[in-house]
Amino acid sequence: MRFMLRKGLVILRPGDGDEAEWSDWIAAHAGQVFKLRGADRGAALHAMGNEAEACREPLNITSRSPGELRLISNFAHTPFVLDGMTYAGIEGFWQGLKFPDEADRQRLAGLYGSAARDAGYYAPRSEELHYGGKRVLIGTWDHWQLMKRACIAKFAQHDGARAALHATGKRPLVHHVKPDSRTIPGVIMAQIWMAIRARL
Ligand SMILES: Nc1c(N[C@@H]2O[C@H](COP(=O)(O)O)[C@@H](O)[C@H]2O)[nH]c(=O)[nH]c1=O
Repeated sequence: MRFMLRKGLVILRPGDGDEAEWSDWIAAHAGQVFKLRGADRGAALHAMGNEAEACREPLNITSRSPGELRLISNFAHTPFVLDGMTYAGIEGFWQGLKFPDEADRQRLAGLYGSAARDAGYYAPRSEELHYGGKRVLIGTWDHWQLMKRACIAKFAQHDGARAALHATGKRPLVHHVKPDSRTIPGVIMAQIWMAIRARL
């Protein structure tokens, strides 16, 4: 094995007869980030894991996220039961809250994704809602706690969504959608997912 030092760079090359060891090592460490430890008498480069995980690259969770990540988003079809009502997904729960009538909430409970979001546009404008006999001001911490309860139920009951959330490891989650919600800003939504992940 041979190496050269340059500014900001360590160059490694296989030596004669090292080819097999070299290609095994390269394959095992592809895409990894290394941390330099040591000083005058020698140093070592320690593998810190793959770049996205080691650098804690944020993951944007939306209905357009790739693969299984989409299951984390509120638009996903992830049936769950909360307080005796069966919901097709979080969005049907969230938009249903905007309707005072039980029949409307039930109707929205059967919807998910953009169909649920669009159905919410027809809700009467109001500063408050009622859930479980309690009055809740829209866009407040109490309102967000309803979202959190629904998400706790979803991730407890939907194996695929829970696995997808768990698989995000320690990476920060963000929820960047345009325009951002006034009732539950993306930063609050992302905090809810990360708080649930911390307890998995
Ligand atoms: N626009 C969008 C999402 N926005 C969702 O809309 C909800 C907030 O609605 P509102 O209370 O009407 O402001 C909340 O559940 C948020 O996640 N979600 C996604 O996965 N993908 C999207 O493209």
